Amino acid sequence: MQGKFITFEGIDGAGKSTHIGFVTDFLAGRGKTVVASREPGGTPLGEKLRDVLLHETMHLETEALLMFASRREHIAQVIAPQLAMGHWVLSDRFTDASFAYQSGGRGLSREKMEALEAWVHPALQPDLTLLFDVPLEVARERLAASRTLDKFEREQAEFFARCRAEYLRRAAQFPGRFVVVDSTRSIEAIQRELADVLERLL
Ligand SMILES: Nc1ncnc2c1ncn2[C@@H]1O[C@H](COP(=O)(O)OP(=O)(O)O)[C@@H](O)[C@H]1O
Ligand SMILES: Cc1cn([C@H]2C[C@H](O)[C@@H](COP(=O)(O)OP(=O)(O)O)O2)c(=O)[nH]c1=O
Repeated sequence: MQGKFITFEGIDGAGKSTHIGFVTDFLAGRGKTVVASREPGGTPLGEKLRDVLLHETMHLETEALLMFASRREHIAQVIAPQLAMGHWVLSDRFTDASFAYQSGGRGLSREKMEALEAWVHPALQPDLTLLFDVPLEVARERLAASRTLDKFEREQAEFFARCRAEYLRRAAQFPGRFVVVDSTRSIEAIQRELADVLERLL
């Protein structure tokens, strides 16, 4: 039996990484084999690309192409084979992040993004996308308190406003797979909602 593919999305500081561990444990407790991974990254080559993407300045289209190069490798090495084995795959970001950041944030046309998506994964979409949604100020405060910022995290507030708007537009476009999680609440309240959502997917 094919496993399920769950993606975690949201602007930086929204709380994605915080909840991946909870979802992993919840599903493992229900007897699933779970693989948690991330983009850009998730494979040895993808992690090298991540390092370049998070620290080097480059042309917008180079950035988009490298995101999809990392994704192509991730699908080939991890996502597709793990799903085929019946395992559940959790990814901290996937193609919705490219729409949010490279199209919404930086302005690459949606047509180009759709062409890359159709090339790299014509038949694969997440079974569930959890969009952790918070106002920018909340995300900024959480980030400032938690870590040294990378290239994306140092962007201006307007950049993240455009990313967030594109995420919400995608959620409205694909209501069947998106769940928008109000991430201003406590971690415990969010995890109670996540448990309900996951129960329905099992
Ligand atoms: N619901 C929440 N309430 C308060 N703090 C939170 C909440 N969710 C996450 N945080 C904190 O905010 C910071 C950023 O969270 P993180 O999960 O790393 O975000 P992301 O992976 O989306 O960038 C961390 O210090 C985390 O502990
Ligand atoms: C997958 C992906 C990520 N990104 C960006 C968003 C994030 O700022 C950055 C790294 O993502 P992330 O792993 O969420 O960073 P962190 O571990 O610091 O929370 O890459 C894109 O711009 N496009 C993409 O397609």
